[in-house]
Amino acid sequence: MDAPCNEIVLESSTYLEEDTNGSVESDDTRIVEVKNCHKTYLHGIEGVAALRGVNLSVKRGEFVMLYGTSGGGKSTLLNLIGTIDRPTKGTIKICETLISDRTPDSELAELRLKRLGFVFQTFNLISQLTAIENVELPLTLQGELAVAERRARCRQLLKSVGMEERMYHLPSQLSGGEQQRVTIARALVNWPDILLLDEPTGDLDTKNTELVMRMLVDLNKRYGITMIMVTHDIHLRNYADRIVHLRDGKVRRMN
Ligand SMILES: Nc1ncnc2c1ncn2[C@@H]1O[C@H](COP(=O)(O)OP(=O)(O)OP(=O)(O)O)[C@@H](O)[C@H]1O
Repeated sequence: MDAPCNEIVLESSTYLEEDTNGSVESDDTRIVEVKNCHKTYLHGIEGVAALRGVNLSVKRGEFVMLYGTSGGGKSTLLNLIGTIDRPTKGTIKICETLISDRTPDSELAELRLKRLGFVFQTFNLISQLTAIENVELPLTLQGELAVAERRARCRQLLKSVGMEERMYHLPSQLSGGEQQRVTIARALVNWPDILLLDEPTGDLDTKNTELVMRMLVDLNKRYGITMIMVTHDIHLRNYADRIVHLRDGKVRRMN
């Protein structure tokens, strides 16, 4: 049987320490600051205004959900925070780094590598590699850690998502929920400050959705990993500290 979520044993010196009550000592610093951001996509000579003056602050350790109607700008905002794209106008500060339309690619790549983790709806695991090899891949490509250290870290991460017993399985031998848990372990392999999740439960059934959400909340609360998650599913709202409603490229409501 899978390890229950409350047995997560992730350790990282870069994560906030738990206090004796098991809660995270969270400071009040804003880890994400989106200021008056606009994003216009060009379609031939026409522009599509995906974001129209969005402001959003996220505190370190917060779990924020971006929720709203289709086409409202949720993924666009997540991509800007993830430095996958740049704003057309406005600024974004991520972990004290200011991003504008002139920020060089190299600086964005460094941020993505060191500070951000990504999880998408589709699991995007490499089918020929086992679960642990998939988690290890980013570290293998960086080539900075010795093999034994890499293995130990990945094994620990897979344990933290309840996948230790299946770490030598190929993706095809895992359920959707298990594959998503491997994907989350892979996204955490560089100890990111912020985990960005775009509909991570979109392809999962109710049981696996609940399992993955409980696991994410546990990682968030124990280790202070800031989470920003896009969802269509209002039933997931209770897992977040805060819901940001986006519609027509604007923040309509926060609660
Ligand atoms: N690469 C792109 N090129 C052109 N238009 C785009 C691009 N990406 C998004 N858009 C447009 O920007 C608007 C916002 O899209 P976005 O994907 O951010 O919304 P969303 O809230 O995530 O929607 P959904 O819930 O359907 O995924 C939409 O009108 C969309 O068609």
